[in-house]
Amino acid sequence: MTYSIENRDGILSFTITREEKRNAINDEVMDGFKEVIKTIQTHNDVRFLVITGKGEKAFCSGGDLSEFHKLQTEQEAFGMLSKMGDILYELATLRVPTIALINGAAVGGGCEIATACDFRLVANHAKCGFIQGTLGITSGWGGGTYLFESGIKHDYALKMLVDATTYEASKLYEIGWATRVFEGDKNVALKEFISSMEKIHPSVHHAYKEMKLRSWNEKNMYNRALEEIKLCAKMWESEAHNEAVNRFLNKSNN
Ligand SMILES: CC[C@@H](C(=O)O)C(=O)SCCNC(=O)CCNC(=O)[C@H](O)C(C)(C)COP(=O)(O)OP(=O)(O)OC[C@H]1O[C@@H](n2cnc3c(N)ncnc32)[C@H](O)[C@@H]1OP(=O)(O)O
Repeated sequence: MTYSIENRDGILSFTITREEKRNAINDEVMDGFKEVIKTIQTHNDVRFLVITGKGEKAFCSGGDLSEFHKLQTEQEAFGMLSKMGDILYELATLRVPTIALINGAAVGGGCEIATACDFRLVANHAKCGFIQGTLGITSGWGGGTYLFESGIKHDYALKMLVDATTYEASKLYEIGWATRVFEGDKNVALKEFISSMEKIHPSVHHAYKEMKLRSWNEKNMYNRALEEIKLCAKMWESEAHNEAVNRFLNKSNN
């Protein structure tokens, strides 16, 4: 299994367990995300969703390039990108607070997943970034659109996208992307972070998340994210992307 789901006293944790691939997303992990979202939509006892990765090296390294590189055409790429794009939209519009517990690197789509969450708790050794530009593509799961609406100053958000590099945790906090930076045990950091929220009745949390949803509906977020996905699908079939992914996949052989 490439993921695990655990419900501990209403705190539902989704952990990607592909350490050897730096917790990259494949179809099975996507299906795990769908399962966890369905659980929240159908069970009233879930109070928080926590997303994290196994180990200390990576939260998530984005789409599994060794699997998704076989998608050659715009249409094939759109199928994969929109599948995860829909998941990210569902994640971003859940009625419970969502927390990305960033235990290590969050790059590419990994950074998009974290951006779609309400809160980002970042380990002090973790580096995060929208590195898609180095692959000749843009963000393709809606994360660029969500970043621009995240409340981060426009120039910081745009710089993060066009730099296409990773930032240290302290920088991520300075620009407002990281909610908190923690040192040591991630579970201790999580417990401390939710301790006051836990005392509040869930209906209050739901009401605030409804406010966010209304604002997202007004801002036409679903369709804006869809435009981002379509554009990325077009770029996916470019030679620049093809060459960059080949370079990445062949680096360990050089
Ligand atoms: C598809 C959607 C698109 C989007 O919408 O955003 C994307 O997500 S594109 C994918 C973007 N991701 C990347 O480009 C991956 C970049 N990976 C890295 O930069 C690094 O791996 C890391 C995450 C910073 C970790 O570095 P490090 O700890 O030094 O590990 P290695 O680089 O040696 O990796 C170990 C192992 O894992 C494989 N790996 C890592 N990421 C991926 C990935 N996304 N897809 C497939 N495989 C991945 C890497 O190839 C190594 O494999 P081996 O050489 O076989 O050990």
